Amino acid sequence: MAGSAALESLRLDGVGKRFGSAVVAVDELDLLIPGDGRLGVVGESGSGKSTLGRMLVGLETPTTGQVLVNGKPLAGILKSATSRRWFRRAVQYVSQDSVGTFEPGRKVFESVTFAARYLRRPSETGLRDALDEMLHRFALDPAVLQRYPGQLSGGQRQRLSVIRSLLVEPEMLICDEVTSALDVSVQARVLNALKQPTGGHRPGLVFITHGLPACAFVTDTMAVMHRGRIVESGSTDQIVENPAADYTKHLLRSYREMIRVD
Ligand SMILES: Nc1ncnc2c1ncn2[C@@H]1O[C@H](COP(=O)(O)OP(=O)(O)OP(=O)(O)O)[C@@H](O)[C@H]1O
Repeated sequence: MAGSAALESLRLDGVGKRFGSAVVAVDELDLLIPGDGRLGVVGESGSGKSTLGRMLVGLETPTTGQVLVNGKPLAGILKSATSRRWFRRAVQYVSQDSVGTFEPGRKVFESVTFAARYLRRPSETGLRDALDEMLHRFALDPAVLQRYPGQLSGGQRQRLSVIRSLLVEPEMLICDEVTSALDVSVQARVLNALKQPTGGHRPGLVFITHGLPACAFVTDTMAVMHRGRIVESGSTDQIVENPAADYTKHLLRSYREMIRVD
């Protein structure tokens, strides 16, 4: 893969993942994600969303099928240092586990800027300016940068994990439950920051969540997962307004019942 190639697509080709003989986390999925697509992956807990996200970036190896990047197997791309670096720069993944993202002994500033320094080699001033702008957009006090990860709240850690990936200026950002620890007003700021381009840069997005409203706000298309399968996919607006699958109807109904105020 040439170092300057653009990300055209990520594709799942019959991708499945079993854990042991009993658990089928993901069941032979086919899915095409254009490089500039904005896809939501929704479903209840245990439906296979995180496993899918981890396979998209090679953190989990499929038991069947393969992940293709611009039509080439991801497994091959990750074998060479040059193409692996290209891929890490093109596609950034923000894990559900924001604790594991930061090294306990390093100050936040170092951890948050490390990937961008390594993958993009920005100027010090450019990096600092981009970081300041993002801290503002994500409603974070710059003082958090001088702390150690153990001194952060869960919500601060979640936002800093997203900022860390955005500083790389990836072509695609894959976010796994990145707003679960945020109160509603901060959540709105983060969702706005994901929706609006920063400095003219708007990466493609895979937004994994059980929060349907958040998903509807930031994505154009949606895949609904149930027991490792995609039961419905298509335009986000269409699915939210007129769901076809029984499971999607059930998800939407449960959500509406949960937020109903009598
Ligand atoms: N490392 C693992 N070993 C064994 N089983 C696993 C492992 N990782 C995930 N699973 C199982 O695979 C299934 C799918 O898990 P996954 O984390 O992908 O679901 P999810 O939709 O992301 O759930 P949540 O919304 O709770 O994060 C679950 O039954 C889970 O228990």
